[in-house]
Amino acid sequence: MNRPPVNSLNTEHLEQLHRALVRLENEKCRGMILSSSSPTVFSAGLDIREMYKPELEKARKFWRTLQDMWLKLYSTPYPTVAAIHGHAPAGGCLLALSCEYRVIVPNVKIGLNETQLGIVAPQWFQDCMRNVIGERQAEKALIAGHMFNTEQALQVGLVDEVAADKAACIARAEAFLASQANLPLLARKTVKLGFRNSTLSRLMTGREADTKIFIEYIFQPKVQKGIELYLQSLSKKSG
Ligand SMILES: CCCCCCCC/C=C\C=C\CC(=O)SCCNC(=O)CCNC(=O)[C@H](O)C(C)(C)COP(=O)(O)OP(=O)(O)OC[C@H]1O[C@@H](n2cnc3c(N)ncnc32)[C@H](O)[C@@H]1OP(=O)(O)O
Repeated sequence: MNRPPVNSLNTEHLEQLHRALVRLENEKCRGMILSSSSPTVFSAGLDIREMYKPELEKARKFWRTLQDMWLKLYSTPYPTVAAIHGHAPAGGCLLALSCEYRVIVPNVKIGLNETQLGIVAPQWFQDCMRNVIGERQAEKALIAGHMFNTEQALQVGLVDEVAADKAACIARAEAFLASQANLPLLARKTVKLGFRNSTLSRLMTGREADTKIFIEYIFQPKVQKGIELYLQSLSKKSG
C-alpha cells in the first residue's frame, strides 16, 4: 500500500487494491505480502472523510468497493501474509486479519477500535476477528474497541510472529510463503475456502442489507457529528 500519509482506504485506493488482487489471481501468483510504504503505519483503516457528509451514491459506491476488495482478499487462491510494520486500526486491522499469516514489529497498535469511535465494526469485520482469536477474546476486544500492542497481539494470537524491524518482518513473511510453496495448490485452496466459506457467504448473501445498514448508520445526524469531531481531533493532533 502506498497512499501517504497513512494508507487510509478511500474508494480509489480500495479499487486499486481490488484490481491488484484480480491481477495477481489472473497471473497465477504463488503468494502475496501485504505491506506498507509508510515507516510507521500499516493502514489507518477506512478514510473517514469518505463517511463525512457524503453524497448518497458515493457512500454506496465506497461501501460496495470495500466489500468487493475484501471478498477478493479473504478468498485468494494463493497464500497471503500481512507484514505489519506500523499501526493497523479498524479497517487496517481488517486487512491484516484477512491474510493467512501475520508478522508484526515492536511498538505497533492493532485492533478493531470502532466502538471507541462511537461506530460499530460491521459483522464481517467482527467475524474476521473471531475467526483469528476466538469467540471470547473477540467479544471482549470488540466491545471495548481494544487496540492491542505488539506483545498483547502475539499473546492473544492476533498475530503469528514478532520481527525486529521492517526488513525482518518482510523476511519472515517470505519464509511463510516459502513454507507453503510445495503444497498442492488445489488442496491448499480448497481447505482455505472451506474454513472461510461461512464468513464469505454471510456477506455475499447479505451485501445489499450490509450496505443499507452502513448507509442508514452513517447518515444519522449524531453519527455525522461524531465523525466531524473525530476528524477535527485527528487534524488538531497533526497541526
Ligand atoms: C447496528 C449496526 C451498525 C453497523 C454500522 C456499520 C458502520 C461502519 C462504519 C464504519 C467502519 C469503519 C472502520 C474504519 O476503518 S474507521 C477508521 C478508523 N481509523 C482510525 O481511527 C485511525 C485514525 N488515525 C490514527 O489513529 C492515526 O492517524 C495513526 C494511523 C495511528 C497514524 O498516526 P500518525 O502517524 O501520528 O498520523 P496522524 O494522526 O498525524 O495523521 C496524518 C494525517 O492523516 C489523517 N488521517 C489519519 N487517519 C485517517 C483516516 N482513517 N481517514 C482519513 N484521514 C486520516 C489525519 O487526519 C492527518 O491528516 P492532516 O495531516 O491533514 O491533519
